[in-house]
Amino acid sequence: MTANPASTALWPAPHASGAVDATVHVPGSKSVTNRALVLAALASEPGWLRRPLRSRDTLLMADALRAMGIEIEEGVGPDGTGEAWRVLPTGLRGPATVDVGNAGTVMRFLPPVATLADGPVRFDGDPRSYERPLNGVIDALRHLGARIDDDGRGALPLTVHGGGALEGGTVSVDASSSSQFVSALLLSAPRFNQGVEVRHTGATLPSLPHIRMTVDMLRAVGAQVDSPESGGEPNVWRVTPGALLGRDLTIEPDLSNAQPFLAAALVTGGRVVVPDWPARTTQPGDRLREIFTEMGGSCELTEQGLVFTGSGSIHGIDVDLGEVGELTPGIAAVAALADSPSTLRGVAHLRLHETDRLAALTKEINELGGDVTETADGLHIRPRRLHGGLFHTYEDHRMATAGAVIGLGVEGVRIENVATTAKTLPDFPELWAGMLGA
Ligand SMILES: O=C(O)C1=C[C@@H](OP(=O)(O)O)[C@@H](O)[C@H](O)C1
Ligand SMILES: C=C(OP(=O)(O)O)C(=O)O
Repeated sequence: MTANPASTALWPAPHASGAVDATVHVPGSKSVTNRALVLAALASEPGWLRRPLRSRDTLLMADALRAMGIEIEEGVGPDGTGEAWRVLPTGLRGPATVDVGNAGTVMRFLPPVATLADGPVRFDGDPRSYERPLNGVIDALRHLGARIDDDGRGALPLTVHGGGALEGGTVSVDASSSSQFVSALLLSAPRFNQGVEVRHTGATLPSLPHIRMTVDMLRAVGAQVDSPESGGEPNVWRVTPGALLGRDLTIEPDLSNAQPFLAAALVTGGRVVVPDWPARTTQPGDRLREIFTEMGGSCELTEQGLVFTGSGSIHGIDVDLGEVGELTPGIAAVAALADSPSTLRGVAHLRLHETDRLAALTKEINELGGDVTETADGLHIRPRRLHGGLFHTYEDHRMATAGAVIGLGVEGVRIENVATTAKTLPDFPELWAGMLGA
């Protein structure tokens, strides 16, 4: 958790003068876009992504696949409406160089893809990417037949020496530090000679909905997958080798990025509508309907989308966020403004996200006068009267949006490097101003 000295730009977080009443069109899901790109690149025929998220993480994914020979044309869709990317798969090529930035999806999902390239693929990224766990993917790929050079830490930077194919087979992985280890191995597995059987061995497994998202999206492109939910053994997933279909897929809005806007309704006692909220989804952000209702709001899925209304009161919550860890910063922000304490549990692995999110939230909320303590696996938040001040973001998009939520209720909050929201939501300041009617 190091502050960014180079980024001195401060964004005065708007203070809400009244209840918000807005419709917010939230851009596409990072997690769905990056899975769709990988699956389309591995398919045996061209495919379309409609309404993809255009953000740092997804552009890094597209550029990385292009570096390995995949053509991705950015344009409008087959019916002439809306942004759509056409993906033209081909034999994967090396040598290539991949910049992962600080995108967990890129650094974990692509080394398995690179084993299928016909030459070396070098992976590098932001300084923080060197600290994020990758050992589960590296060790598993070596076990499945890959040759990988790293510096022995089980992390970036590294080179995957693609041999044009990977044997595959059965592998055990401790994915307690990131569900993305499991997703990474499953996504490329239809192209491994023997497919894969992944057995998770760790004591805990975070972000299960994201693994379900991987399984659902694999099945949607024709892969055969056995999973614990479909009657298989707990913590075991099997993917059969086979060709993948090119699909025409419309990307759902990013429900985790809807969070700050729903939080705005909660904090100001207002109303926010998010169009195109899916009736059924594996996105973890869907849990917000339940969590933010318990914290004082109410919601309804209508023809217009999700209508979320704040009551004017915010209640504390005691909740296990292990399945939906990426929602923690936004929930912590709301909890800091609540009328009773909160306990957020099950999220020890957040210490290895974009930054150490538990330390960052504790420090930044406390510097505004809050009373937050870290626990072994989460946060205790005792609401206090907060004051304005500088809110550091540590190159973490969700720290920036969490600070903006606090700023709605507390005058004089200034957010350092709001541009870091570009990781998944480049238009955040404009969307925020639009919601506030500015
Ligand atoms: O697979 C995915 O798209 C993601 C999985 C989760 O990662 P972890 O399991 O590492 O928390 C989540 O936090 C991240 O934002 C996106
Ligand atoms: C943890 C996150 O991202 P990543 O995909 O980089 O792991 C996140 O978006 O909250």
